[in-house]
Amino acid sequence: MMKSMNSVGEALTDVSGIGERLAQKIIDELGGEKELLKAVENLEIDRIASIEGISQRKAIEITSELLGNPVPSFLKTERAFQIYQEIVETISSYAHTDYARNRLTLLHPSTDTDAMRSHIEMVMESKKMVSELPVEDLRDLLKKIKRPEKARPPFNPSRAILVETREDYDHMIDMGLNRYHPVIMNPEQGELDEYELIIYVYSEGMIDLEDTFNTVMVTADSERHEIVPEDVLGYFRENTDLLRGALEIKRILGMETCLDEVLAIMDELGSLEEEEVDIDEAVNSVKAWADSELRDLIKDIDLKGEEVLALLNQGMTGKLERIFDDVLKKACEMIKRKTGVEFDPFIKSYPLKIDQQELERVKRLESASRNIRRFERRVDAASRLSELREAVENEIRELMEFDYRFALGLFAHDYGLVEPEFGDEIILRGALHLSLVGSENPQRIDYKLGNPDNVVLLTGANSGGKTTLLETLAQVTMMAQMGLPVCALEAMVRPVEEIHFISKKRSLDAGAFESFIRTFTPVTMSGSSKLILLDELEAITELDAAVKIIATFIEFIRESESIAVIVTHMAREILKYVDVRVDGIEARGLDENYNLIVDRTPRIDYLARSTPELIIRMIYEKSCDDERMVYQRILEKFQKNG
Ligand SMILES: Nc1ncnc2c1ncn2[C@@H]1O[C@H](COP(=O)(O)OP(=O)(O)OP(=O)(O)O)[C@@H](O)[C@H]1O
Repeated sequence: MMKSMNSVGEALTDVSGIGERLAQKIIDELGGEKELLKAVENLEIDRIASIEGISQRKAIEITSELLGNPVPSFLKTERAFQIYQEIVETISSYAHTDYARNRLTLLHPSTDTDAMRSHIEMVMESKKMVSELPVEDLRDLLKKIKRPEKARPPFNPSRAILVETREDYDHMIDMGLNRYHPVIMNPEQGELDEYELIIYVYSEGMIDLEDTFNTVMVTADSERHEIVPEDVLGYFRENTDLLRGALEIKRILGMETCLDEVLAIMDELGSLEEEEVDIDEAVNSVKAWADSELRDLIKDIDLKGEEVLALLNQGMTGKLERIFDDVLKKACEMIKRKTGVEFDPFIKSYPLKIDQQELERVKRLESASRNIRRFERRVDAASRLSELREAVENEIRELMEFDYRFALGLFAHDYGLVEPEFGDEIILRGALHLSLVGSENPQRIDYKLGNPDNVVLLTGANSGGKTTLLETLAQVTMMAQMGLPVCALEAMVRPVEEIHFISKKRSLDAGAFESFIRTFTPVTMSGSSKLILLDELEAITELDAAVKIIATFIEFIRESESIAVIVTHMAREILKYVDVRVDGIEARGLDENYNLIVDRTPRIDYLARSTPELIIRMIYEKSCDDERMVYQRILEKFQKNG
């Protein structure tokens, strides 16, 4: 539900980091509250993010807030947010329209299990749907789907809107019709003749237009497209390609549509557009034909003595008269055939003369009536099209919505996602990190935690896949809570209220230790349920101290509703302080290509060695001679110590 208008400013200030001044700036820059709400409804996140001081992330928060679906404070650390963003970016790459892309960026983890379930169901249906559709054809077509362009035809001064009263005049201005044609109230003598078409908007019929032949009459209560049909027609013309593409998609999907009707109206209008006939050219070419015909016929006349006398006395003899009449009759028929107009522009003489006045009169009359016919046809088409405009816009929107589901379906299909169950533990069978899907040798992982062990230490081989497993756990939990199926063969997810991922890659500059301890300590205490993923926390300070800190954190987390996985190479030391489950990923050696042989699925209740010597051996085998010496020395030391 959209927030009501007067609470827009207030709602904006609910977004963290946005004070009243910034809220006002956002409203002003977008052209008012109404425009802002429209941008939000159309998910124009980039437009909001283009405001100075508003990041993309903030724009997403603003959009979600104003849509009544605020971004929950769920992703608590930078790394958790990055993992979330990677998921969204992966799905977004499947979107073809800006709308779908933006809707995907609004997907957030939530704690509303019903909402998650129904969204997951929709994605699973979409996954099935895409397997039955001609995907490549649809992809090409969907790329061209966008919001229809608004078209504003240019000012056309060759037509005028004529009104009788000040009231009607104001009404035309209110409708903005003066942007298309001049609006005239008290025309001066002869002024109206200058226009090729007068659109006479009458209420009383006070103006006498008997002498003007270039006028169409429309009543004052007409709709705008009955006065200026170009507005509606321009819109449909501008978007013809879009509509043709949309129709093709609709046909593929077997969806009902009014687009074929729209396109038929436009094609019909195009086919009825009359070609401008060149009356001058028609008259001149017929004159040339008639002159040569007359010359040939007169040459052959055989005059008797008295006929010559009559010719001298009366001007023309009966025979000659007949020849002229015959040729001129044929000439007029030819002109009618060429121009569609019945008229005789010739003065009998040899060669024929053209009655210029008559020709001008006919030309003006003809062009006026053609303009009127064209106007009427356009109004007729515009009336039919304007009734369909809303339906067309809904259909385009519907296709953008379809693109959202299509993108999710393609994503679920390509990544082989499955519907997760929700429960009080995390149980994964055949889980895979998204970035490993399609890689050379991905190993699917089985893992289980949460009940009874809500805290475990994860130990094991360097490069064994511990960090990858933590990220997989984060991905699965986030995706399920975003209402997405997950990357596994089977999965149970325990919904949480917050995800904390402390990456070993975090910066450890001055003060980092203190600030980390201060911010992380409250996280370990009970309260909201969390998924806590810690990657080699021991790097925060000297090892001995780190062990004591980690052990204490574990004691507190164990008592809470949270689940924690802590990657560490110090498990043995930690166990001296606290009793906690330890799992291990073990490397069993190097294969013939000196790659690590490792079972990426952790062994439960198993403390695995880090086996850094295997990594050193691997590098030794794969490196060049100079450096080999160094690795050789290291390996010798390992061998000495056993
Ligand atoms: N399940 C898997 N299938 C295939 N490759 C994997 C899997 N898990 C991890 N890898 C690959 O193994 C390499 C090491 O993974 P990762 O960084 O997660 O190991 P790690 O145990 O955290 O290492 P370290 O302790 O040295 O930091 C990465 O290149 C990763 O892509």
